[in-house]
Amino acid sequence: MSDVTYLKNLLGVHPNFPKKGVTFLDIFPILRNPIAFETLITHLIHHILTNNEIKPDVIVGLDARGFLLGPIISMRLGCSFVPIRKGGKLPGLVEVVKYEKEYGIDEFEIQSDAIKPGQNVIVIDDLIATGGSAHAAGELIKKSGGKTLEYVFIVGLPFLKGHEKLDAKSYWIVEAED
Ligand SMILES: O=P(O)(O)OC[C@H]1O[C@H](OP(=O)(O)OP(=O)(O)O)[C@H](O)[C@@H]1O
Ligand SMILES: Nc1ncnc2[nH]cnc12
Repeated sequence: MSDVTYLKNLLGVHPNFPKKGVTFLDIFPILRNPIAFETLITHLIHHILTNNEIKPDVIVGLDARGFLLGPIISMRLGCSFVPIRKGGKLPGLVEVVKYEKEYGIDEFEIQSDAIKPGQNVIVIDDLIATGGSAHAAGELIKKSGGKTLEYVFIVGLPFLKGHEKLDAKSYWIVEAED
């Protein structure tokens, strides 16, 4: 069985969560299984190293599930991990962006000195739906002077066309159907 089929079969599928009309795709069953988690991380590292000519300086993880993937990937690649958090949770000087996602409005922040001008960044998150979160992350990276090389996800919902909003290429392992 391919990595993609193996990981896809483990995703939790929850119709009408957190609200009617949204089918929530849950990555936690993958993380519960150490073989599956290892397969996931190895797949993502292999993808990043074979599809980007430049090695990233920074892995940016999005609050909250991007935090479960980003630090492991950054340690394996030998680069920095930087979190983008929901509003009001990061100390010190921050850059702020408001954004709209699949089920509501939110605010993202990054610490102003976390990315140095000219650094190459890869964004990691569990899932792209409308692309609102990833687009907002891209805006914060730009404000910080960084350059986004790629947006990387476990799950993509390409029928929502979220990837078309982004300022760099994107990749997801598993594609969800409409
Ligand atoms: O492409 P979008 O429409 O922006 O949706 C995708 C985002 O939504 C989810 O996070 P959520 O904001 O629900 O936060 P959580 O990780 O704290 O649950 C998911 O983890 C992505 O970050
Ligand atoms: N359908 C979905 N499943 C899991 N997380 C999400 N975040 C936004 N849309 C989602």
